[in-house]
Amino acid sequence: MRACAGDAPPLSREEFEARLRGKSTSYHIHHPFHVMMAEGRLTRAQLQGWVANRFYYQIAIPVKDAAIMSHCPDREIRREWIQRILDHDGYEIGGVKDPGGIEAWIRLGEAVGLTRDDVTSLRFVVPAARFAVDAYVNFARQRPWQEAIASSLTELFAPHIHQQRIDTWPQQYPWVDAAGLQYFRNRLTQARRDVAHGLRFTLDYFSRSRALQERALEILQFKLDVLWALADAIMLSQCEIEIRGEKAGARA
Ligand SMILES: O=C(O)c1cc(C(=O)O)c2c(n1)C(=O)C(=O)c1cc(C(=O)O)[nH]c1-2
Repeated sequence: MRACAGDAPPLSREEFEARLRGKSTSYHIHHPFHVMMAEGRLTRAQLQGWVANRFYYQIAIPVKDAAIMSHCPDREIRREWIQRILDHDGYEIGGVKDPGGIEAWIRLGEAVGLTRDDVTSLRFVVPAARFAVDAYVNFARQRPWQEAIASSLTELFAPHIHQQRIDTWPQQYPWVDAAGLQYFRNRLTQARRDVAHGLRFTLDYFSRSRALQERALEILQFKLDVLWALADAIMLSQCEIEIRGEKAGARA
């Protein structure tokens, strides 16, 4: 009788890491909407629609990280994890001030021609985008904190997509104020640091059995699906939405 993966010995740490990294083929960088974005084929209204909808993901991230921390009894992990909340919410500690990633995303909104209120009011966020993002937050609220940590590992692939935007937008979308790209620049270092921690934890915790390793791979797939569904939601909605009187689909 063929043994199921649960009975098999654990993969080596290197093999397990390679299987996790191999999931990059389902990353949203391959979604048609992100391919169009990188090739400069989005209209102004479509790019605005993406920034406005993605804001809902931005504000969900620290809430998701707070859910992880609220379940985690390990002080050392909480000490590292809290940095993620500070990165997004910003802070002012001992005279050092950082407005944070949410503020940087609002500035990205302004750089693509939205107002602060267009972004923060959430008026352009479409229902399916909310559903996709809420699924991620609910996962972190309902599942064990170790699983929620593994679900953050899509960030393994994020520096590549941030770099792609830094490299392509100035040529493809010259009307975007280049100062707005600061969010992506900040994430290059923040995401690499997050991933070093999240990956180390996942390799340690889930390597206790093959079944746990398979579970980690399933969790990563779930999160890849969240991001894919978010891109689907934004792309489809742009057949219908109007941003500031501009029909999505009409070239700027
Ligand atoms: O722009 C992107 O494509 C993208 C993807 C992801 C990701 O892969 O989850 C994140 C981010 N950006 C990001 O900026 C970010 O702060 C972030 C946090 C997390 C997470 O799961 O905790 N993912 C991501």
